[in-house]
Amino acid sequence: MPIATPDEYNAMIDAAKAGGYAFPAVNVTSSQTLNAALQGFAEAESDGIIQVSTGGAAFWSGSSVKNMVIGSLAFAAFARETAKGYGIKVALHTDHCPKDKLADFVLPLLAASEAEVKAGRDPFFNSHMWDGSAESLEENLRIAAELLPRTAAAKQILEVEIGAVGGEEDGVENAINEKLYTTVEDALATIDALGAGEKGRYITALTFGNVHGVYKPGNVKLRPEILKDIQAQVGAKLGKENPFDLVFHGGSGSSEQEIADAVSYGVIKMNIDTDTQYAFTRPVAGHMFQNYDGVLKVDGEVGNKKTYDPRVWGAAAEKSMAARVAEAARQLGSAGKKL
Ligand SMILES: O=C(CO)COP(=O)(O)O
Ligand SMILES: O=C[C@H](O)COP(=O)(O)O
Ligand SMILES: [Zn+2]
Ligand SMILES: [Zn+2]
Repeated sequence: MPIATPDEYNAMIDAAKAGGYAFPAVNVTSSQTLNAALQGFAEAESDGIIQVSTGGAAFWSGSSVKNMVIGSLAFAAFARETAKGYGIKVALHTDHCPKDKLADFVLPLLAASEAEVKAGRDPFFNSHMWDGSAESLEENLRIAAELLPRTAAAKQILEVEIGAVGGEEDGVENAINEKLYTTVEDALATIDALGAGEKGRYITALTFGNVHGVYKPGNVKLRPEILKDIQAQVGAKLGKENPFDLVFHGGSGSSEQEIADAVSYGVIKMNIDTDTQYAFTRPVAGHMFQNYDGVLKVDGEVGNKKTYDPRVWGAAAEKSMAARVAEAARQLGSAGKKL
């Protein structure tokens, strides 16, 4: 099956951790961006992770519907079928879910997967993210500790965010503030609250200056070395090397060195969205400008159907986004890594 089973997802993450590589986790918002991501993983001969944000899930349900549960389940169903054509395996994930969206996103999806597992089937999603970064650490960990036994029982993995990712998604005032850098104390509190795997598997976005989106050089100061320090100090306390399986948010615009450093400190999943959105759209813009008189009906002219057929510019968009995904797989070291 092209969608990772729970055991296969665990095996993917374990292999990445042991092998010193990470998987791109690509945000998708449509059948075309989903196929583009799958094409990119196939080109790189890489397994991968495909995810929907709250906004992306709503968009999947139709821009006039905006229902995150309908959109998420539609995405998962479509992915289960279309992934059969690519020869790689992907895990399905839901991205940042803040407290005010739990009731309309992660909780109903979790309940739907609990019913699937009770019926002897795999969960709809391999993992869900709870994003408590806007809450106090205590509240963040309290809710995470409530969710963890449920995701574990549903054969899923929980992603948590300890610290905060900057950028428009978290509404940070500026790209650099102290919340963007997780402390050892916060990491230790996470282990106290969630255990080290014995209460259920979780992956952790410890933040090291991460910012969603792409900014001019100098605005974002990634400090992946704090991951090394946290892994060392918490690992020493637990007697376990690199105790956290880490998630790198805000992957777009990151340098190869920053990515390599973060992966060497235990990152197994890097989220990428802004760069892939641009990669998808850039050829569409070119197509429209180059075929101005074909895509527009001007002065009674009927235009040229072969230029405004969505499959024409859509194929170019998919190809371009696929190339960006394949590049991410190569940068992260997952290229050539398939179960
Ligand atoms: O972190 C992300 C999704 O959760 C993606 O961030 P970018 O848009 O910066 O790649
Ligand atoms: O986490 C942020 C991702 O980039 C998704 O954001 P989005 O709401 O634009 O899809
Ligand atoms: Zn966040
Ligand atoms: Zn993110």
